[in-house]
Amino acid sequence: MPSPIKAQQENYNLRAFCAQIIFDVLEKGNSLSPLLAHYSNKVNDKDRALMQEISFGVMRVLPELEFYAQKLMDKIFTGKNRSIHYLILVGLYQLIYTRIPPHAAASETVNGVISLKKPLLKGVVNGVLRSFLRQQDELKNQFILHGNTSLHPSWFLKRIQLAYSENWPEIINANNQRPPMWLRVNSQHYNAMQYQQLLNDCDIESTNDEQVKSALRLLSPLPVNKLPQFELGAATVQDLSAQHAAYLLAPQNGETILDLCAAPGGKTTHILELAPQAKVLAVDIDSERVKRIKQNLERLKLQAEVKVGDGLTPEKWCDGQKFDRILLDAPCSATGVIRRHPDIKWLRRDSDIAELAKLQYQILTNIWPYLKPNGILVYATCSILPDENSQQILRFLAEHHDAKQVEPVQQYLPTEHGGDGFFYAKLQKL
Ligand SMILES: C[S@@+](CC[C@H](N)C(=O)[O-])C[C@H]1O[C@@H](n2cnc3c(N)ncnc32)[C@H](O)[C@@H]1O
Repeated sequence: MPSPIKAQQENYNLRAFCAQIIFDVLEKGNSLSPLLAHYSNKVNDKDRALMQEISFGVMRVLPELEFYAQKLMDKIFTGKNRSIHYLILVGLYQLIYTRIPPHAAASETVNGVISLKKPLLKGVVNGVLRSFLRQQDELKNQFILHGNTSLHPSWFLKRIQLAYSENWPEIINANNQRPPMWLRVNSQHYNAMQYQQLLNDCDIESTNDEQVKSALRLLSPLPVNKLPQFELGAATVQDLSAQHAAYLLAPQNGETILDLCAAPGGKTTHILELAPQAKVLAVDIDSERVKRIKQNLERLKLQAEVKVGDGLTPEKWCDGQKFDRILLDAPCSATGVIRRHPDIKWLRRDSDIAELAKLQYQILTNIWPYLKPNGILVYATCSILPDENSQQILRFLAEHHDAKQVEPVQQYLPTEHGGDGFFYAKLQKL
């Protein structure tokens, strides 16, 4: 007999939750990851993984699912029935992209109308999903002929075709894949080879990277509590390209270092793993996310000063100090991490890019006076758009004669089994 708590917890319809999550992203403009974290507490472990798979998946292939819905329905649900439209997309996704037997996927989805309080629409949802099953070959061919296979918004396509006239199809392809899971091995505990051995002992397969010596890629992603010695701080989940930041900054013990826009602390903790005796100040504007910097420092048993602060107004939190090194991981369009956050494709607008570029440039300009002479500043974004990256650095160098570029800028692009899209520039104060 299940316990009353378990019975209560299991008294939900997972597909209805997914439809609600997708509604909240697409109709209310909320980000997917925090929504999933919120709904995670309402479901059991097995359903949590499926909820992620469906919600991320629908975001990844949204235009394809919308195409089929348009073909199969006389009139798309709007207004009060809009959540049922997303329930239909959830059903279609399962039929195309999961191994759930079609009859189970369809009937579970149809039952979702009850949880969404639209019982009268049960027949319509059932009809659309059954019609899809009958006509799927023809519909899939139509979708390919329709040419809408990039699964990206047109403003984004235009921008990357302009910036990467040759390799933009590879970027699109990488964005449409499920993201690989990369680990950063804590050099205070093990080198990558030693930790790989620990993973092997637990039957977890991984590969290393030629360039980034701390990085290991897991062949199949898995929950962190399955990783050996995770709670003891032996490893951290961090993308390959993100791991370049701390190496490029090259922190030294005894130095005063500012990590600006630091939450949740992925790079703060890497800086301290490389230089545990550095005096690090980690600052972020978002007080909720700042809590996560503290949690990450605690798990890895590292020490830093952590503050809530706005990069635009350093005079309010800097206490007059100057830094030997500054990492500015600027807020950006996140167009380099679309495969990890496919909702970005539908939440971002073309007009956001100019606004973000303005904010980035202003933060960079305002923090520059707080770098000591000869000090190093690393400017980083997880964007692949030149407006936020190389163009910012060109303008900054033209307008700041006490700044010099130390090495060529690096623009990493997302690749199928490799890292995310990231940009780095290393500047020195004269
Ligand atoms: C790309 S994330 C940082 C990731 C982090 N460096 C890491 O490695 O874990 C960008 C961060 O910038 C913060 N942010 C946005 N605007 C800011 C501002 N004006 N001042 C300070 N932080 C800001 C956001 O809250 C967000 O946490």
